[in-house]
Amino acid sequence: MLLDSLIDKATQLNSVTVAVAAAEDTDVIEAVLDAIDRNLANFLLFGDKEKIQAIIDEKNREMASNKQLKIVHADSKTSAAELAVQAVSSKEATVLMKGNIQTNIILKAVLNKEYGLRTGNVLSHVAVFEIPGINRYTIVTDAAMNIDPNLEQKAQIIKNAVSIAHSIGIENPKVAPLAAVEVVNPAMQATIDAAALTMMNRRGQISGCIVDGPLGLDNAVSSLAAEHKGIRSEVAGKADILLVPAIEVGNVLYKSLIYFANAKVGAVIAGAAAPIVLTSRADSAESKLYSLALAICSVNK
Ligand SMILES: CCCC(=O)SCCNC(=O)CCNC(=O)[C@H](O)C(C)(C)COP(=O)(O)OP(=O)(O)OC[C@H]1O[C@@H](n2cnc3c(N)ncnc32)[C@H](O)[C@@H]1OP(=O)(O)O
Repeated sequence: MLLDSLIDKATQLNSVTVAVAAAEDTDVIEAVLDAIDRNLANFLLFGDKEKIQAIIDEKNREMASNKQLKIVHADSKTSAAELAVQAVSSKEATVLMKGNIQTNIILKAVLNKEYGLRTGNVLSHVAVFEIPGINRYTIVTDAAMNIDPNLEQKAQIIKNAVSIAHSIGIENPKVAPLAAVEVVNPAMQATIDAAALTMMNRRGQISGCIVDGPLGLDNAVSSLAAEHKGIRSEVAGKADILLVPAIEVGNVLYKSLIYFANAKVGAVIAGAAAPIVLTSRADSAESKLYSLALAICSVNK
């Protein structure tokens, strides 16, 4: 219900234009048509025009009006990524969306120095989960962009996630920098960074949230586990944002939540000149729609 309410919220906000890179994918088109039906957005679809049109026809749907949906042919996926990014940097579109394309290809276009969407900040992936049995959002960052972030990058990754949390109504999110243990171990860089991030938050270098770590995943999300270990923390057991130490941890956590826990997700890249809808190609049409809603909320915040 949490992510459905995000769609309701986005429906009440200003409609945006979304540029989709490599739109030739059934789930992408389903999410696009659903978003049009709900008046969430208009779309510029870049990619293989014949394939895109065939998928729309297959869905037995009337072609949406020209204003709502336009297809622009691109000879390759790389070219589709470049054209979609250029549409956003030239302000023809307000949101970029990853279609049937590898993550690193679209991100390279996003980071292009001439036409990309750089801002001087670190760009990072923010995934907002609705997990069965947990009646609040759980945000995981960064599962998809920053491979092995250093302390400075982790601080910026937290700031990006906090900004997304604010845009969906979490006013003072609790941030848990995760590690394998909840004490500082000089042999584990993640614990040292977590302690430094906690102090950066206390000294006002990271604001708008409460950071406390290192925390193990169990102590971060379960009060019982935290109590059992005698951890006294404002974040333990109640974390809204889980900062992972490296991409593999985040990516496996992201996919575990979906495949083992039946969680639903919406995800974007934050910190760029425009929000970027970035889900796994295997993620459902529903998750692509949630991601669009999340991007629209973050544009209108
Ligand atoms: C969770 C669901 C979805 C998935 O499963 S996604 C699958 C996993 N994800 C991936 O495969 C993508 C992982 N990341 C990457 O491949 C790379 O880091 C990425 C983003 C493509 C960048 O690669 P390269 O272009 O080789 O980057 P590079 O390190 O040589 O840097 C080139 C210039 O870009 C800049 N850059 C790289 N990452 C950045 C960031 N996060 N924020 C801001 N700027 C960034 C970097 O500083 C460099 O700038 P400059 O040229 O020195 O001015």
